[in-house]
Amino acid sequence: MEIKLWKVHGSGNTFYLYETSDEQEMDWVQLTLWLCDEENEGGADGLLLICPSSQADAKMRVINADGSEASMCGNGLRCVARYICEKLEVEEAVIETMKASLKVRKESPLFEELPTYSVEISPVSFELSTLPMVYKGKSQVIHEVIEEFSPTIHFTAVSVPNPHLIGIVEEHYIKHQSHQFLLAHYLNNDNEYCTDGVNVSYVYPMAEDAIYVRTYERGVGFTNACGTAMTASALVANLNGVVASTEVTVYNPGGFVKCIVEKNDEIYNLLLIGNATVTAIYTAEVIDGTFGWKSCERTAEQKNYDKCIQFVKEQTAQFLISEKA
Ligand SMILES: N[C@@H](CCC[C@H](N)C(=O)O)C(=O)O
Repeated sequence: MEIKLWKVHGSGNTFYLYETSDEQEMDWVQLTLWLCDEENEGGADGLLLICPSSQADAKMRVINADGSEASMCGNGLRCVARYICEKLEVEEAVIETMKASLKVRKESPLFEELPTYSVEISPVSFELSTLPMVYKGKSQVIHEVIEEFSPTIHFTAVSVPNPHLIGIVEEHYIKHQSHQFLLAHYLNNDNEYCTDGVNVSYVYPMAEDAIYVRTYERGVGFTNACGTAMTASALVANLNGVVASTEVTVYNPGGFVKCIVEKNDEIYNLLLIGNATVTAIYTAEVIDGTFGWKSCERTAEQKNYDKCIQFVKEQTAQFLISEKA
């Protein structure tokens, strides 16, 4: 059997995207492990499955690189939004995800001609039980020092609805990633705080309306960017007064996005706006549960995206250049 896959990215968070009419068609975990192996065409951070939906235009499932399934994926949803909007020839659609059906929309380019989409990020909860996270019998952790994690960093735990632990940090923790790596690695293995693991982001305030975010993703490790993490970080930065604006530019190692953070009647309305880039169309062959490539057609889109990367490098050079340099 032959299958067609798109290789896509949002802010350099890279996925294979596959549409199936039958959710039981094959073993998705085995397919994901094969696709995400770095030795295989550079790998990817996960698989985005597009399945039929009885309540929306399509359903998105997200399989992390290690085979675990995530409830949401912001960067991936933008790529799914593009796929569905182009297929249905519409500018807006609704995509079912594990915990909510979310609105998506084509937007004008955020940078030069980059195909750009906005996606709703919901539901949002600060209740530790929703991550789940356990800490000293508390129900929430909002802008708090957790001595066991760091004597100085203030952390906030939030689900959107996948779990995030967000630390507001000084420049040193962005220049050097070892503290974040050790903490995230610990929290994504057997531990007493986050039994299902957690996405760990370090946020560096850049301006009244801009932050830099680096994320260690559950089920993957450090990625160029994590859409839900950037949106959750914009919310946390806004709530803690780290940024003054409700429209936040979020720079990351793979690009930048805009996040809109609003609250109406005690409900948070979060919007993530950014690129949805298709880098290649692949055909793979599946025979008795084993996989092999048949063909790959690269698009010209990455060339344009490289200009965006250059722009981000210029914006972040000041604090990203190593102290030793
Ligand atoms: N990169 C994604 C999030 C993917 C899921 C995450 N690793 C998890 O397990 O929660 C995004 O863009 O949101």
